[in-house]
Amino acid sequence: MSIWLKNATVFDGKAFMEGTRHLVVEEGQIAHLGAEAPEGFEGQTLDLEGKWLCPGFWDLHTHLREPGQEWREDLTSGSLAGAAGGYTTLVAMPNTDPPVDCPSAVSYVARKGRELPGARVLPAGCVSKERKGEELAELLKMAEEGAVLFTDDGAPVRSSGLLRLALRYLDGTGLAVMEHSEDRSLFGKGQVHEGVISAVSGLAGVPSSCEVLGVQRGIELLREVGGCLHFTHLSAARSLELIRAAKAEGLSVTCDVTPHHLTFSEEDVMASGYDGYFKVNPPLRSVRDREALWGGIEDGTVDAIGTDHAPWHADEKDLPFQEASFGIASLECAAAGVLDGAVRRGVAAEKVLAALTRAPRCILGRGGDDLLAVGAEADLTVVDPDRVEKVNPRLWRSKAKHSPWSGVVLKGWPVLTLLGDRVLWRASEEQ
Ligand SMILES: NC(=O)N[C@@H](CC(=O)O)C(=O)O
Ligand SMILES: [Zn+2]
Repeated sequence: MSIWLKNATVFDGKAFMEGTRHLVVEEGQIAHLGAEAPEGFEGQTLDLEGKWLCPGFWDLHTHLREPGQEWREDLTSGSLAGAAGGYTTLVAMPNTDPPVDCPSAVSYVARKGRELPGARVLPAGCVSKERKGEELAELLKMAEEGAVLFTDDGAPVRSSGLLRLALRYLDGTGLAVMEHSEDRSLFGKGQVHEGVISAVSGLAGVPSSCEVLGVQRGIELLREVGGCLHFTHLSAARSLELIRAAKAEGLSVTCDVTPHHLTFSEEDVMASGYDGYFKVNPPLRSVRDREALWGGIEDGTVDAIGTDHAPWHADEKDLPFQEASFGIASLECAAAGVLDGAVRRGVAAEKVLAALTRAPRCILGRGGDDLLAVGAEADLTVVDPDRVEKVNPRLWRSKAKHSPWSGVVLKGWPVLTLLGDRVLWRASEEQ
């Protein structure tokens, strides 16, 4: 396939380039990027006037539920959903059934992940066998089979000793441990943020300290033994203060936040009438926490945006709040949700785009400079900043047809994803 993308405003992973550019993809690689049109081009052309041409969006945190829970999602449906959400690459969480905690399970996801119809899928492996936090999984053998990071997500690494061991073991490999930060004893039977909402509703609250203590624990261990530690789906203002200080100290720590924590708060959960689709771990917190996450994106404390797309069957969500499962499905509107939120707040689009493109690659040790260099693999996402569309989960490729964004009108949508020599997905003209 040869394709000429004309007149695009190019975001190179860090900033917008001045003026417009022409980019040519040939045989899966970037063959030309310049202000001048390519000479003697033969093939398909696409005019991207007014659109942003970016390195492909990568999601560090996607639950694809395969193997074992394919009624919720599978690698194929998740891959198609990812491509339609603007993503070319998804990191699949290992809290499946069985969990991805051994080389053969990693190899299953890695092999299938290369041959999917939409976004490619890279496997994450568990830190501990069966995610029990007792025995270290075979991390390096899993890495040989394609595991790109390690996490017991769904839960923190239960034992501090084991987290310390994993960090120490991986020190020098460039492979990160991804922590779902949570002090289990403070989670208890929690349902919502401990704050206004728990007071008003009487539902059990999950205090911010539940997350913050996990961040403290991780930072302390990192300081002692080295390694790379990535905190995922941070939700509390205080967690970011700790990350900010740890970065200033020079520790190898990174973090991501989710589109739902950037968009919603406890107030939206109350306004929804305690709709189970707003139930998630960590819970949607206060407006102050939410705005602090945006502050983190602006000042670079937050590295990446990870969706934590957590698909569940309607029967597991369409329930009284206390009985609904924890998790929000968002892959197909996540990037749009964040782009829209940035415009509303006057946050520079570059900050959001960098968190969707360059940061995830850096965290995985997959480069971050010259993402659009001639000769590089074509891995591209096109955004139409003016496209306005209402979120309609019933039309999603994901098996989860529900979301707290249902019916919300967003401005700024991915419209094309391209990987190697394939256009993975292109938005329809009508909106
Ligand atoms: N975030 C959630 O509420 N749920 C996730 C697990 C997780 O990411 O911790 C899931 O697997 O459903
Ligand atoms: Zn988690």
